[in-house]
Amino acid sequence: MTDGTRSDGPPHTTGRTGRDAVVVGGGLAGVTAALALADAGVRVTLLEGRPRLGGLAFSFRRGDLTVDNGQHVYLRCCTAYRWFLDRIDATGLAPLQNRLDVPVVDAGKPEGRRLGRLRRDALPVPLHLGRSLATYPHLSLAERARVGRAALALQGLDLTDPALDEQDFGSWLAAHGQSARAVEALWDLVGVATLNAVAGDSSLALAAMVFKTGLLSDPGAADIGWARVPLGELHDRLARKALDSAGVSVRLRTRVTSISTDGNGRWSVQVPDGALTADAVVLAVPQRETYDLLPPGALEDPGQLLRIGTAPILNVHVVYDRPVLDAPFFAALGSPVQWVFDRTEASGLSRGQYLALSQSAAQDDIDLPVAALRERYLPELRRLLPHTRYAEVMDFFVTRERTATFAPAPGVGRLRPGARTEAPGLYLAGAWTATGWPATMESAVRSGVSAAEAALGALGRPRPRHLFALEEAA
Ligand SMILES: Cc1cc2nc3c(=O)[nH]c(=O)nc-3n(C[C@H](O)[C@H](O)[C@H](O)COP(=O)(O)OP(=O)(O)OC[C@H]3O[C@@H](n4cnc5c(N)ncnc54)[C@H](O)[C@@H]3O)c2cc1C
Repeated sequence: MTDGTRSDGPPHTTGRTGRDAVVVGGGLAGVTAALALADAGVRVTLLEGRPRLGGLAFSFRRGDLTVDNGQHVYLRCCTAYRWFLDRIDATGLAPLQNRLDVPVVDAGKPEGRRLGRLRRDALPVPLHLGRSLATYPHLSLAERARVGRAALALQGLDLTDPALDEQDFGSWLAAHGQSARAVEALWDLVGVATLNAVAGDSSLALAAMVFKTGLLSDPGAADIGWARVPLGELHDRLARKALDSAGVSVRLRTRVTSISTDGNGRWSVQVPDGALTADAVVLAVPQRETYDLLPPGALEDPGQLLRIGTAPILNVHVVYDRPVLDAPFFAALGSPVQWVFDRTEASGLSRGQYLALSQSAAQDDIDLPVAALRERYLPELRRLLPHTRYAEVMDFFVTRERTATFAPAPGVGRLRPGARTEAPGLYLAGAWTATGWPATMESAVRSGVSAAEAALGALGRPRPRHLFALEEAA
């Protein structure tokens, strides 16, 4: 074995510190941890099983199109992910709206009266949403007043109270006077997309965190950002470039099969063609893979990881021969369609329009054959977008992510481990770890920062000055 590198290859020559780390998993959590460690002068090797970085947020080619596996958005309050974009020099490629503005189309209403908007004004919280709520046409006057009262009650919840995680958000909303319509037209409209579960299946702690942070913290907190280029451009190409400049050795197509410690503070990471040794290991892989790789004694009850459920997201991709939507995105009501995004420019399509339907909490759809999904969704698009009635469908395909996120069910909070383990030198990262956030890019980046900070403390390295500051941002 060599010092901190492959046992079958030349050792690293940087020798900046004599301290080395291996990060397992090249999703956003692993890339973040690797960058943070390298920025602190640690010699880092990042191992990723797939031929690309980016984990669950990636792109692939389909003929002339570059397709994202799933539409990803973030909010202005996602300060860690925004730091990450900045760190990989990608901020300009995934800009935020100037001001929250979500067109909401209700397919159940007659044409001409279907469009509502959720937007904010330049007023302090909670007045910034007052006008939008007061004029939101998809709720009755009484429902709008009750939404306002529930929002104030949410504002009063103490997110540090562990009891919140034992309750479900749906029951809390019902107890606070929210009608089924208010849940559908407002709470689930936002909640399903951010939590990947309907209110009745969501932990009150996670839901309260999302709504308090996104809608009730800062007037601009819920302004929406999304990549105007394929996700792979950010999370693979630019991430790779940043890692290279930071001196991280990245090895793709390298699946870790086991990790072990010699008991004297050195770790050995087994890959198909040899082993690497290191002072610190960050496991930034999903919970089931973490369970498989954890050495004995690393967590008090590793079985808890297997009790964290997962939830699917389906994306339905439709290419029309002509423009059918005159907006970057909209959300739908009264239809199985949830959120629709215009992907034309980002995908490189030269003629017509490419729409991606992002369907969260897609348990009912995720295993349906493509033909059945086509039967289900094309007529719905004809109901929602009149111009599609005259357009020809040039391409129709779907991307299925069966384990897109952890299920944000009540009780999940106590199953999520923090960055530190019982094994000195071994750290955990991943959107599913205990960040307080639902499974998002923000959670992934925060977890990577936490794991790197814990490792740097143990390695006796100062945290890099420009690293995202978790506490200050909370
Ligand atoms: C369709 C879809 C839509 C989404 N929409 C949004 C959204 O709009 N906004 C948002 O914020 N989030 C969204 N998410 C969630 C977001 O993508 C994830 O939370 C985040 O990318 C998770 O990053 P991660 O690094 O924690 O894990 P992952 O991305 O799962 O990365 C783990 C990596 O570890 C690698 N790995 C696993 N085992 C091994 C091994 N043994 N050896 C080496 N490598 C290994 C995997 O190949 C993978 O690359 C969405 C997810 C999906 C799937």
